[in-house]
Amino acid sequence: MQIQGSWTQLDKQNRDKKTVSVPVSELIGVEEGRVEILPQKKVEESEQHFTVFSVKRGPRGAGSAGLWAVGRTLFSCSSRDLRDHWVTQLRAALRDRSASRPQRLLVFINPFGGKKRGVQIYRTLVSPLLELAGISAHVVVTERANQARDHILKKELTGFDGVVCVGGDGMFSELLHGVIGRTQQEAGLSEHDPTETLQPCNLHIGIIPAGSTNCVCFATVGVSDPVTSTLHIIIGDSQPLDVCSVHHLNTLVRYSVSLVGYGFYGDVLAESERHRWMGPLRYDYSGCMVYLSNRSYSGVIQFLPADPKFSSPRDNTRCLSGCRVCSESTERLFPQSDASSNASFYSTSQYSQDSSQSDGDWVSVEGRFRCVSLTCMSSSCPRSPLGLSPAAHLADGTGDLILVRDTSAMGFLKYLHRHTNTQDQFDLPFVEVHRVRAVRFSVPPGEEESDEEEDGGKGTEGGGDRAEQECERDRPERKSISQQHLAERGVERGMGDDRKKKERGLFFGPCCSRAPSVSVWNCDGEILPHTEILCRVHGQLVRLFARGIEDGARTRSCRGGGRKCKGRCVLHT
Ligand SMILES: CCCCCCCCCCCCC/C=C/[C@@H](O)[C@H](COP(=O)(O)O)NC(=O)CCCCCCCCCCCCCCC
Ligand SMILES: Nc1ncnc2c1ncn2[C@@H]1O[C@H](COP(=O)(O)OP(=O)(O)O)[C@@H](O)[C@H]1O
Ligand SMILES: [Ca+2]
Repeated sequence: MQIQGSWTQLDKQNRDKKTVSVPVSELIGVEEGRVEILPQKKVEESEQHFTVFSVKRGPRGAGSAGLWAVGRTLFSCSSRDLRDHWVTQLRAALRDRSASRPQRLLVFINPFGGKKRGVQIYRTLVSPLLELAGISAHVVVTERANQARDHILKKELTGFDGVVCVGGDGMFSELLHGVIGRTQQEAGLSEHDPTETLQPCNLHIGIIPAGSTNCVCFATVGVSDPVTSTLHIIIGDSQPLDVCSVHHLNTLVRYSVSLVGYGFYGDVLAESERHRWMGPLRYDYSGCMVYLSNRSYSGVIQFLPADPKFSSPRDNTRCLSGCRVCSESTERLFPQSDASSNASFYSTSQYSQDSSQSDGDWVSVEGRFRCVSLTCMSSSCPRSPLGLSPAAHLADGTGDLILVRDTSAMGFLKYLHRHTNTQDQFDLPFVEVHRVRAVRFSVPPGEEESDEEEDGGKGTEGGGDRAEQECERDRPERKSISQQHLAERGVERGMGDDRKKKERGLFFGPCCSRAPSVSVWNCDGEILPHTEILCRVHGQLVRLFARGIEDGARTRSCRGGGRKCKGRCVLHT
């Protein structure tokens, strides 16, 4: 039986004009009778009918580009036998694909993320589709921060084909840390050593967006939509992703996939933690407040440039599904397409945190900055549809380092505003961008805050010798200061140590007259306890149930202000 031909939909209104062609790879499920799934399951028994569910792409146009929905096609057969034959064949075709699709998932729902609708989103939009596709899910509604991460690190995972979070970037980060940590433990590798070639992770991660920024979902799928993401999970899409490890004195601090940002983005996050009750709006409010405080910070940045012959952050392209730059990087990252024999993309000896060693390739920049941002991907999100670095690649083994030097308040506003439209945010005299493999950051001598280093470790609220500090995961009982502070408030998120920031003058009010000399690092929405860090990009360390942004959804990073794109660009339609 030929099942990949053209099907005619039994929709009276469209009987004459509609032909639906569905690749088997995009089939979701087949049900006997007339069946509806969303918004509620309805079954009408019928011996001659069967219903096929498949991926349906949304219309192209602003707002719906990249959206997937559940396509429903009703078939009528002349006999029950014929109907059963079709159903059997279609189910066999689906079974043939089962090797590349998940069968069993471990799902973590953060009931407090974003607008607190995680549980409802899962129950009404996600679960019915997984059931239709025959995927079983073990669901954990979290009761505390880091529960998902700890579960993945410590509990039995045999039989699961993937882990899924329902929440925001913070929830994704928990899964990221769990999956990377577990994989390195099993491979016997040290995550602390920045020169280590880490083991790529096999367990896929799925993201159902239900958070505040949803940047990782948006940048890897193209939209922030629970149904679209569920469909990518069901059909077993696989998108490799670069990950940046952040170290302090040869100790792993955290991993990041979107933003490691100092200055503006660090200050916004610190401020926003005090306004969590505002929900997603807290970032806009805090953004305005921090913008008005008009701050800049001194810093010394050293970076290892990536090879410019492969790509550049100014090359005016976008990383789209099936990206050539990323797939050519795969060959360089994994020469024999054997991850375990990864001979390393680049020489690892160069990542030493001791800047006196092997400085040959490192480039140094010093000055005062409004913000310093490192991003392994475009970091597009609903607030910024093209992202912090529109031409960055999801899986090329590099990150983009954006240095925004001190400038006037108007100049900085112009820079920020260009994140929201199609104007080139790098085409400003005080902005530079570099494609990099590693970055070191330090504060010039004399600029450090006297208590900064101690606070990272000893502090007043516990900790230990900084040199001995271990990744938070290894010593869960020894929380970083601000986590303790937030934990006390029942919000174990971020590191908004208000008291400390007040001492630093980061917050507003009559008490805050002294301008702070250091900012904090925002690492995918978590504040880091150290100022001096070393970041290294690990190419394609994890895999998501996604496929990147499909061509046609957002075809290019249009810089034509509507002219070059002739109105085809989604941003101008
Ligand atoms: C004038 C308008 C300026 C808009 C600038 C938008 C820049 C957006 C860049 C977004 C980068 C996102 C990187 C991802 C970070 C997330 O991992 C992380 C955690 O997310 P989660 O809470 O969902 O778990 N999110 C964040 O750290 C939030 C960063 C968001 C920054 C938004 C800043 C809005 C700024 C508004 C400034 C307005 C100035 C107006 C002056 C009159
Ligand atoms: N049950 C819980 N209680 C408190 N915090 C939680 C819980 N589950 C997860 N978290 C933490 O909440 C933080 C924010 O979650 P996230 O889903 O990213 O929402 P948002 O995008 O609104 O910040 C995450 O860092 C996560 O560690
Ligand atoms: Ca990258």
